Amino acid sequence: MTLRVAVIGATGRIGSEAVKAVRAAEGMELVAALGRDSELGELTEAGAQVAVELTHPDSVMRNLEFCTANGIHSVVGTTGWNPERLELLQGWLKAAPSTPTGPVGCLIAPNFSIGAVLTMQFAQQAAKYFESVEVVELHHDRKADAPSGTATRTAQLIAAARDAAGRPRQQDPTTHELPGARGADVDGVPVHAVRLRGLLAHQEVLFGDTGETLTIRHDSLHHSCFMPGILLGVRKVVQTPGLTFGLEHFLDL
Ligand SMILES: NC(=O)C1=CN([C@@H]2O[C@H](COP(=O)(O)OP(=O)(O)OC[C@H]3O[C@@H](n4cnc5c(N)ncnc54)[C@H](OP(=O)(O)O)[C@@H]3O)[C@@H](O)[C@H]2O)C=CC1
Ligand SMILES: O=C(O)C1=N[C@H](C(=O)O)C[C@H](O)C1
Repeated sequence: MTLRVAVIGATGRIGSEAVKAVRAAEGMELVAALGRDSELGELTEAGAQVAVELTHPDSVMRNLEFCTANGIHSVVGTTGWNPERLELLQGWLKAAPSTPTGPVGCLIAPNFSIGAVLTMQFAQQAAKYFESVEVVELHHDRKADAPSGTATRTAQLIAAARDAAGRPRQQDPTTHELPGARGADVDGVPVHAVRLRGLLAHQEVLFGDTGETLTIRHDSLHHSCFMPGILLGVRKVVQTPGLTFGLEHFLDL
């Protein structure tokens, strides 16, 4: 069966790449490509089954409310997620009408690239062995949110792994600082955000303990690295009811 796919945010950096990827993908047809001035009604008029949402934290909720209410599955790369937003989305998904392939599914992927997903997995694995851990994310100079969705998720996963291992939160001896110098505190893990023209998306997870450090680094060098993850998400989401948070759930890791 050919999947009827729409891209919301089609003129953006990742959205324009997604348009090309969906057009070229076997078993998919690009039926709509929405920009900022498009009407969401184009999705239903085009008979979209799956919407790939790649816009902005300010517009993602409105777009997802429309998709779920109209029985359209979604694959979401847009960032800016917090518990309140996720709860709202869960409510919409529960109330959503069923689709010909079953209940509506939504995948939110903080990062679609395999290297970034593996970075998160490796960081979780290392978390319980090191006293200190900090995350540094580096992005292009047009990014709206900080810290990045990937860095936030990485820090949350590290903190959960440390908690599960019974490791206490790390101590910070800083008593004198300029605000922000120690980064954002995500569940006890400091996260630092760099914005620099010329970069795309990069992350280092730094672990330290007596006499050694471990650095896990990932670099996204082109938006094409996110496309296999998006296409996998489109194929899997139609068979996966409700909310899935993280591409790792669709991978055989
Ligand atoms: N999960 C992942 O792997 C990845 C996630 N991202 C995330 O995707 C999002 C987009 O990133 P990026 O492409 O760099 O950003 P861009 O600003 O390049 O693209 C966003 C696009 O969405 C458009 N837009 C904004 N609001 C709406 C709306 N309501 N309806 C339709 N289109 C809209 C913008 O239009 P206009 O230009 O007119 O403002 C723009 O074309 C960010 O949240 C980013 O963090 C990015 C890369 C990978
Ligand atoms: O804005 C970006 O570019 C990216 N956003 C996502 C994030 O916030 O983690 C994914 C990737 O880092 C690129």
